[in-house]
Amino acid sequence: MSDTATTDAAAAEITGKAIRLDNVTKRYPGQARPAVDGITLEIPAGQIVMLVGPSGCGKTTTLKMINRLIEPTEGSIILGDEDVTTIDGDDLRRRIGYVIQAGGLFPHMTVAQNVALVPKMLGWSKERIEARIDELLDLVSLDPATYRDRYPRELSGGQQQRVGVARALAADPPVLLMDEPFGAVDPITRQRLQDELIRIQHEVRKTIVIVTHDFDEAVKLGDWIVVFREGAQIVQYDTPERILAEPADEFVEDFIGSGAGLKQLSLRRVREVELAEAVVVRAGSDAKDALARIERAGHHHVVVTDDRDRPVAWPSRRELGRIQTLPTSLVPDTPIIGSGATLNDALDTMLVSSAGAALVTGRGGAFIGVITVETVMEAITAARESASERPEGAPVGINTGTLAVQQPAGSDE
Ligand SMILES: Nc1ncnc2c1ncn2[C@@H]1O[C@H](COP(=O)(O)OP(=O)(O)OP(=O)(O)O)[C@@H](O)[C@H]1O
Repeated sequence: MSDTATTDAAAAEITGKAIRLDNVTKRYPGQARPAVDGITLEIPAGQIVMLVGPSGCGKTTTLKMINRLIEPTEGSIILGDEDVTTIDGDDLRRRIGYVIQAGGLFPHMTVAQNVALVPKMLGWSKERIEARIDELLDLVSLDPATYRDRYPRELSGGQQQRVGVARALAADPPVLLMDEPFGAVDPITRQRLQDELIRIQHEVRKTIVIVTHDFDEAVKLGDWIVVFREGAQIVQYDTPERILAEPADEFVEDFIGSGAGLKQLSLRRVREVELAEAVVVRAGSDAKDALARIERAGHHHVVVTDDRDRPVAWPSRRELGRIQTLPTSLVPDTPIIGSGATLNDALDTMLVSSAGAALVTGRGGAFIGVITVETVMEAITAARESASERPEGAPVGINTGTLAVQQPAGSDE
């Protein structure tokens, strides 16, 4: 995951607006049961809400009712404090960015033309549009000079998806709707695009609603996750931490799949836990001196760093006894992990190290402390404990329709 993802969390201003679905129902003609059954759902401004659930449960229908690509049969949609249920649908869609699988780009238009679509419709000046195209391509990590004039067929799947995101953000809409946005790319590109979205969201702070089949993606991206069953019945609407620690019922448990503990680890980062101190010595210095220092400190290992404070080795007392001079270049298999990595990655790194711990690096790869297996275990316990209470002011998600057979978790009523 990108290192920048969790920095400056509070820095950017929220530009998203809250969305509220109020008692919304969708009945398709000829269908006995409603596809969406009396849903009331609050989507907080500036946050990412993931819609998950089995195929056909009504995720896409719920999403598309927000920009009225699908008209609700009953109920209303409130954007900010405006009821948008009856305004012109095309108008509404210009105010809501929409990203679909594979980007949904127009094949006969260049990247620039695709991105410029909505600003053009809104009558922006040529200069403003041109500047915006460059700004957005930069934002999604595509060099404007290289990509502006390319056609979608000249781009990889991941690049097309990036342009899709740039296009959706073009007119700076408060809301972004994404339908399986990363469904059509390979797993590595998918991971990269997810990281990119997290980074972009830290800059733009939109309200983003994403439909996904992939529960791990929901955990990674979501501030909140809605777990649906058929008829868009909300089974649980909670933070990823809470869904993993306190699944509402067996249905949610099945959905989470195996390894809930490991998934919890992927929610926390190395920089968020307390690191242990270490004795640090310079590369190339005397091994016996280093041994004496760690013996005095009661430590069993010494961290050897280069002249830029980057760790190169982590010898034990026994290893120090066998050498004269400390290594000067990186010793293979030294367990090193960046502070932006997840605890899951840290654990992976530790498991291959005989020390059951890893050296943590910060800016410029400089050594900042040691993470141990115990710290990781404590972090899991703490996360479980803090997830046992539903956070105050959590958004509401309930169904009041005819299919509602049980009191959903998270209901206020
Ligand atoms: N245009 C339509 N006409 C009739 N029925 C429809 C229409 N679109 C969807 N449905 C039905 O409504 C229900 C919900 O569909 P929807 O596409 O919202 O589910 P989904 O959760 O997004 O599914 P998937 O994950 O497979 O995309 C399904 O039973 C589907 O068959």
